[in-house]
Amino acid sequence: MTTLLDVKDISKSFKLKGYWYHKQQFTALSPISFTIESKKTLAIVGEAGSGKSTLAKILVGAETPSSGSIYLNGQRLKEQSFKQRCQYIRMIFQDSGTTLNPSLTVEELLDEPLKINTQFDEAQRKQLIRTTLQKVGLLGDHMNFYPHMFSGGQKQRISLARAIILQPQVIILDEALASLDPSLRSQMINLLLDLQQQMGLAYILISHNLGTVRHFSDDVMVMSKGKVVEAGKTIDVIKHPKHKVTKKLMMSQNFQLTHK
Ligand SMILES: Nc1ncnc2c1ncn2[C@@H]1O[C@H](COP(=O)(O)OP(=O)(O)OP(=O)(O)O)[C@@H](O)[C@H]1O
Repeated sequence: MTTLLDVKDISKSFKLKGYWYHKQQFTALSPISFTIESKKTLAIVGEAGSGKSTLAKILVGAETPSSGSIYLNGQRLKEQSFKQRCQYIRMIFQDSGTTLNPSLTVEELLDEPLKINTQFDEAQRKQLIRTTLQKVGLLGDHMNFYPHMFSGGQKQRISLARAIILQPQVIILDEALASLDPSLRSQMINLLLDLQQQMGLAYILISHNLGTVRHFSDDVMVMSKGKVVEAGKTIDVIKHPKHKVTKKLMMSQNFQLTHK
């Protein structure tokens, strides 16, 4: 297997407001490096404020890193290349479904990225919207519906359709499954795993739920205060956690007791 995404020494410091003579910096991310192959899922777990979302925003190009570089298929991604990068690396949030513009039909919602990023004519775009909706378990005719006509789980599928319509290579799921009830969550995980095989996708799963991490991810990175404190195969880290932060996360979810 070859490396799809190669993240090298990415760091981020924020300038804190203050007078010039005592301006301070806050390090949200210390240099972090990792790689992901296609068809693999890397989970990122950690306490609140450990830097997970900052890392995700840097990966999609919404935040500029203070140092480091990102390579996709060996090509270095330019900084602040949000438009170019969003074709290859897409993100789905916890509340993506609720942030769908209520005044647009599903067709209009899915057409936006196609109009911006492709040269397809109207008929080609319509056909692609139809097949993409079917890929995520919705009907082609759903393109004429408005977001309020769907349930929470279906809205999350529309967000997924919008994420995959440009044939990306990496999808970042930032707590994207958190608001779904357990049965919808497992349906969504199965759908994501099918799409991963079909499309060769790599996922970065940011999740507080270790059950989801265990079912879904191949590798895991545990973060604390902007640093990776433990990383490895998910099964090994969960069976034999070494760092106190990992142990604390597991104990807070009664994980050791039920999943020895
Ligand atoms: N624009 C900003 N300016 C200053 N500090 C910031 C900014 N964005 C994030 N931070 C700080 O960086 C740290 C990491 O934040 P981040 O949102 O990445 O954490 P997280 O692990 O995603 O947390 P959560 O699980 O609560 O979403 C936090 O202490 C946060 O307050």
